[in-house]
Amino acid sequence: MSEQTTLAVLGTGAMGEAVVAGLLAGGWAPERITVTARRPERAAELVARHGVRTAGNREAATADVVVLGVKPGDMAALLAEVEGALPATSLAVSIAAGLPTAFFEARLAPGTPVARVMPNTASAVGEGMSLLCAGSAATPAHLELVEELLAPLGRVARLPEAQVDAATAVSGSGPAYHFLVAEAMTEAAVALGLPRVLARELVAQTAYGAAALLRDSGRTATELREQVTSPGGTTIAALRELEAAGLRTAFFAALEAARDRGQEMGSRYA
Ligand SMILES: NC(=O)C1=CN([C@@H]2O[C@H](COP(=O)(O)OP(=O)(O)OC[C@H]3O[C@@H](n4cnc5c(N)ncnc54)[C@H](O)[C@@H]3O)[C@@H](O)[C@H]2O)C=CC1
Ligand SMILES: O=C(O)[C@@H]1CCC=N1
Repeated sequence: MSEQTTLAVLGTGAMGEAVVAGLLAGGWAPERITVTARRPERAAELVARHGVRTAGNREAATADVVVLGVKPGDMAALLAEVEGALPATSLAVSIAAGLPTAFFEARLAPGTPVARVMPNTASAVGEGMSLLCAGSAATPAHLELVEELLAPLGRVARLPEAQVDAATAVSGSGPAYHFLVAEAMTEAAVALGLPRVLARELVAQTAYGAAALLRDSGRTATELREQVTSPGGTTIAALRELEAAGLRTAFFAALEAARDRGQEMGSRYA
């Protein structure tokens, strides 16, 4: 990737903006980034917040790297709109859940390289987890370019396309599970009589510390949990309740539902 490489995000919502924020924090010049939005007020907000350029979809589609950031159900209409405008030499990067690379290859100019990326919202603070797989026209050099592009957003894992829907259930949707747990812990702390502001701080810093241990200590989640759990102590009393409430089996069912929903979107919008 050269210093002149340009990038556009077509359909810059929550995830597209997280990608833009991550790139800017990683040193991308805002002039190299163009965003598009359906509503002019949204485009103006993005320009004001990030200093990036804005354009219509067809003009933006001429960038070297074109990130397709709309919802899966809006993707076919977007691709129809940019038909003929997105050069076959550009690299198309989809971040849409469920849609296979073949979906894009069927709608873009023949030979257009396609990468399928599944980021998550922590990309906005450089701590994202992105999944990456390639379409049939993408070369190893294209994949290296996408990895380079994604580096400021956090970590990247390459995987076969057949695993993307399952992995999306883990890392793409995953932040939401952690936020749900954080919400529940905060409410439970308030129920114990703690002030809400204190409860939020305790929950956030505890999550941050646990995540740092989990990622960086070299120990497994099981080892780390056991370290906290004194025999006959306070933690095991809480864990017993969570197990009785079916937390573990709820996760089996939840991830299966997310994986299945991705597959369903892939076939519904195909
Ligand atoms: N939100 C998340 O945590 C993640 C989302 N994704 C994927 O990212 C994509 C976007 O998701 P979100 O950002 O959450 O949705 P969003 O609704 O916040 O963003 C989509 C944006 O695209 C705009 N849009 C729709 N059609 C357009 C068009 N023709 N031209 C210009 N703009 C258009 C919408 O107005 C909206 O602002 C989805 O495909 C989703 O599967 C992927 C990973 C994580
Ligand atoms: O909920 C969704 O469909 C998107 C994909 C992964 C996270 N959010």
